[in-house]
Amino acid sequence: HRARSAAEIRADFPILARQVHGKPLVYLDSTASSQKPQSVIETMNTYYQSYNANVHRGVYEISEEATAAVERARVKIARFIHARHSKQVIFTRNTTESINLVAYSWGNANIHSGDLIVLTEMEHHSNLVPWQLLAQRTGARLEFVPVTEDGLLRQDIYDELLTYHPRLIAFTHMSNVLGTINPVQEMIARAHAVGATVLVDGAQSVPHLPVDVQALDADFYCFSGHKMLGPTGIGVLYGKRELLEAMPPFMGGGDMIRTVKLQASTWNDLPWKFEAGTPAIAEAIGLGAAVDYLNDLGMEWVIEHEHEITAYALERLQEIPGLTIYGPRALEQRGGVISFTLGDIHPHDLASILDQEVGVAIRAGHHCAQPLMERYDVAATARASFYVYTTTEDVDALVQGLQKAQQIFSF
Ligand SMILES: Cc1ncc(COP(=O)(O)O)c(CN[C@@H](CS)C(=O)O)c1O
Repeated sequence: HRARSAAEIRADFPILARQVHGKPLVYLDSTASSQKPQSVIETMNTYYQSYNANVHRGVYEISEEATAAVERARVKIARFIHARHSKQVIFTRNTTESINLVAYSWGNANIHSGDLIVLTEMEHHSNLVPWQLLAQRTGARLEFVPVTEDGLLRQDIYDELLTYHPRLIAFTHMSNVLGTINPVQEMIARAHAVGATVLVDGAQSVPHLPVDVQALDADFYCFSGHKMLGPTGIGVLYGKRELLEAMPPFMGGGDMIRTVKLQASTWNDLPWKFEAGTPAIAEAIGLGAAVDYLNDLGMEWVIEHEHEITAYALERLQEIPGLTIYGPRALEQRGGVISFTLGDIHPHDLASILDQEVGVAIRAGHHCAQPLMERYDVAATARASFYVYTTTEDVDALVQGLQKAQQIFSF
């Protein structure tokens, strides 16, 4: 991996050169969606300019080039998460669709009335609502692992819930609100010891941490391209081969079939059984370019850089009187996401002032984790999040903006 300075990396992201309200853009909302390097943008343009064609069907050069490019991207992604085979990488639209695919295809066939599904209090709505719908469809029941005051899962209660032999356990690898990195490998081992199947929501971990799905022994692992320097409209479901082979298709249509008769059809092999219709071709190829970019930096560098920025941010934010930070203090238990409140200033007002006064873009709201807001008894939080292009100067601008907000509201 090439050691590159922050200035060198930032030069790769055209949007970071723009201004907002006459000030340089300070983008601190990568947890919502990351910015895109020029190499990803150019890769997608080149597809449209040079070999735009549908895949799997055309027996002509540019269609074969497009098909090969999509399958090369799939192999890159499989290697990036250390999947045994690229057939275990199913392209979806995003993390949400990946989780819904499992809830419908695996869930409908394997979850029955009275079965227990275990989730956690820190889940994103995308890893909560699909399981609520499954429980309503099947008569299964949901139980939740609570979160401690400092943003960690109650492992003692997780162990207690395991004694009830849940059929399915689903939890996030890293919280999009608290930054908490859960001990996924050991939680999966304990789940497997009682015969549970485990889905991991990797939307915030694959972009920021080295992930090895075989070492974790995850049964299903889900993530989105747009959070990891790739385009929107492309996500991934990773699954153990035997599970994916046994699952019925999620959507019916072209490409996912082998033979079609009027009354019945047979299915294509993995991964195409789960990829009905024309795929997001440019987006899959773009995600492959995003993986190239991350591999060039190295994920160990990525998480180390984010820990440096997070440590600096935690230190600077704690200088601000009246500011409350949610989530673990220990760096090794968290990633580059900091949720906070500042006195009784509504997070939406904070975000507006930061945008207008210092060009800083943060997220304010419930972050699609309303049960977690309820657990901390807050209506909303402000949230700053970091990525490969974030610098300590970005954090300084955030602190300056928060101090400005305090002045404005201290009238
Ligand atoms: C842990 C976690 N799990 C699932 C999702 C959904 O990702 P999609 O690409 O939208 O399907 C997200 C996306 N969270 C964004 C949008 S709410 C955030 O600002 O926090 C996530 O963080």
